[in-house]
Amino acid sequence: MFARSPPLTTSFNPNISFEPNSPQTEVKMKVKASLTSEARIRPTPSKPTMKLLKKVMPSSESETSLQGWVGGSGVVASTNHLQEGNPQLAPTENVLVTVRIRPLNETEIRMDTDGVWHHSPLEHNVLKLARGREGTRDDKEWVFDRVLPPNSTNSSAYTTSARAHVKAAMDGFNSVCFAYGQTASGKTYTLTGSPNDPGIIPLAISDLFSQIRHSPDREFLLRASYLELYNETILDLLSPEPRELSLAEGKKKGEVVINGLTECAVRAEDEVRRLLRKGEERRKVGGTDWNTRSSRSHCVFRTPLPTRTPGKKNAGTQMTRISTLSIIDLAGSEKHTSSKERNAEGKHINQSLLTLKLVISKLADMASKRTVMHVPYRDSKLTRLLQPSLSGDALISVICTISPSSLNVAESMSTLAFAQGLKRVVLRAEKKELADPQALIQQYQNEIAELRALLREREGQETQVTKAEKQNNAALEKRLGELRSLILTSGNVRSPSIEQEGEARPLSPTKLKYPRLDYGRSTAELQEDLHAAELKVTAQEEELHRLRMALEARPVNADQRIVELQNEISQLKMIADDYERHLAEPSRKVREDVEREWSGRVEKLERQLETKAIWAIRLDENIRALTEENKGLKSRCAEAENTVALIKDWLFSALTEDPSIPNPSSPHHQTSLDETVSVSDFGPTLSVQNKETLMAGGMTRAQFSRMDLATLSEKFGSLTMGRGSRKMNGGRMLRDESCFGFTEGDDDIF
Ligand SMILES: Nc1ncnc2c1ncn2[C@@H]1O[C@H](COP(=O)(O)OP(=O)(O)OP(=O)(O)O)[C@@H](O)[C@H]1O
Repeated sequence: MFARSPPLTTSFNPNISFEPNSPQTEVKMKVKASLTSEARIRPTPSKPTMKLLKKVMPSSESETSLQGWVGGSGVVASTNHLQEGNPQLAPTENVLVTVRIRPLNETEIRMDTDGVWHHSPLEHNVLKLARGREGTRDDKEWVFDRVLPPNSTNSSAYTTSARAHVKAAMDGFNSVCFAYGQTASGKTYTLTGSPNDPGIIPLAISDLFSQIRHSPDREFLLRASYLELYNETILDLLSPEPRELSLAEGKKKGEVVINGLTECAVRAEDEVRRLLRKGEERRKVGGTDWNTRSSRSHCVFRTPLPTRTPGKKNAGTQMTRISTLSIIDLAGSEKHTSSKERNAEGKHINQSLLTLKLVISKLADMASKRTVMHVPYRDSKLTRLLQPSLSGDALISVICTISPSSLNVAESMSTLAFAQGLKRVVLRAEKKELADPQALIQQYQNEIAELRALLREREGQETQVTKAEKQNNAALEKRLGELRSLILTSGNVRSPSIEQEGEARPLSPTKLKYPRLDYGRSTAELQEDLHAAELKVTAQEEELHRLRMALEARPVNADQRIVELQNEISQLKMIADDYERHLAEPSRKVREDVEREWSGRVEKLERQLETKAIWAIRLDENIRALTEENKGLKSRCAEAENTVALIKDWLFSALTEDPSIPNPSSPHHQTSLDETVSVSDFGPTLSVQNKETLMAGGMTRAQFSRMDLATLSEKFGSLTMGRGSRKMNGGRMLRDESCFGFTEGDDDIF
């Protein structure tokens, strides 16, 4: 059990006051130059501290039997993934908003309801209704920083939504992570988790200690507090007796102090887990119509994290970073339930959540309109508690959980609307590092130095040491050891792996048979141990089963293995054949498509080919006809030439033998030259030679005209070869190519 130590005030140093101290932080609002004058008078951010009126010291004896996280199940929250990257947040930030959809639960599956939300893995920050009616509000795309689908793990929720804030808290920024959503939507599951899937709180604690282990140049002082807000009453979950706490105005404007809150110093992860378990046992839960273990209160887990780098001073005083990490599990908004008590609780829950919504909406309006408005922080204890953070003094991350079911669409929409309002709030958190002699870590260091000096001084004294002085020295040393263990460094923080190694060390048979019994442990703790042991047994049984299966699956002998491999090969062949068949299928289809497309063109081409063949036949006919005609012409030509020769002969003999025709060589002939026949008188069909011969004969026009041309005609037939003589064949010739049926551009089809 976690034991509480006596108050810090010791008899050795009465000058040091151990009055509960609140870290003296100086918070300045950064006002952008572009802001209006109204915006410049933005309310001064409050000091984020919660005053400790009652200090609880950590156990002087560190418990040696360390359990794993969540019920000591041995499942230690893995921090391996936490080493990846180095998350950083800018000092001026918007609220980081993550939406997580939980899986359908049994009731929803039984009622056959569908998951209504659509989230594409490609757009990891967009969410919309799968069947939203177009043009309506249902069709809206909701955009956040990240949307986590139903199969997401708590580890991814932590990495997405809280890790950067834990790191920022270590670096001196107040950081707040809270879960908001309808009842039974998975807030507690996300923050607390299960043995196999630790939630954000255990992962944050692991991460805190992991970061301390990796910060060799810094010292830390970790404390933890746990409170719940139930029916507008604040209850301390870590005080020995249930105790109601009150809120008070701090010294600075906006500062809120929780009077009497227990803060326990912690030195190891398992100490924090034990405190959390203790708080969870006390937390008000109850069965409702929707959740068998519904949180009936808002719960706040806080770890103030003063840290310093030894030697980093300002005006001679050591600098200390003072910040707080708060993780808040809000009760879920809910409808009227069948239980009277639950209804009374529900009224308070809904009232405080309504005020939170109102506050967020005002802050969002103030950010967008750059003006100052009244923010109703005081209308509920929840908003008063959150006032220092919401008014801009902290970096905030909110994880909004929704149900996937169609039964809860309206509530989910309301959660998403709240989440969007949060995105509009502007934060201006500042790193809190100051030279504060009153910082608790500084006080501890001072006390360590004084105790060391005192012990050295006593060692140097050679006087005889009395029994009382010996006892006093032992107390001094014990106190020194205690204080040293509270200042956490990379050197003195235990690593979970070392703890596990310790657990793995073989125990002696006696120890195994009779494990150490701790009668001081609560029933709940013992039940958790039992549950963890059962889980271990189940895991080992599963492992055994797996190994057996693997053993059975091993090849019995080489021959059998060969047969198996042959079977495998033939199966693979069948698959390959099948595959080829399937491959052939698409090519057949492609061929059919191509054939369909080309068949029309092929038909057209065939028609054109037919026409061309007809044309070729006609051409042949033409050629034959022309050749015939040519032959006829040639024979007629020869005939005509014969006729001309006959005429020539006849004319010559007629002219030379008839005495009435004058001889051209006689002198009479010379006298009648103007009556001589001209060449043109003989018409075109007589050759020039024959015409000249005729003229040479000296025949006069008068003589020639007297000739009996009729007789001539009768004797030699017609000498005329008219122009129309070609018509006979020309009429039959095919000259017009259009009769082939071709048109311009048809050439390309070949
Ligand atoms: N992501 C998840 N994966 C598996 N189970 C989940 C998940 N989220 C929630 N559940 C289961 O749904 C049930 C309700 O979850 P939980 O108690 O965390 O809801 P809640 O929002 O905290 O409800 P309430 O406001 O009433 O306290 C629990 O049985 C829890 O185990």
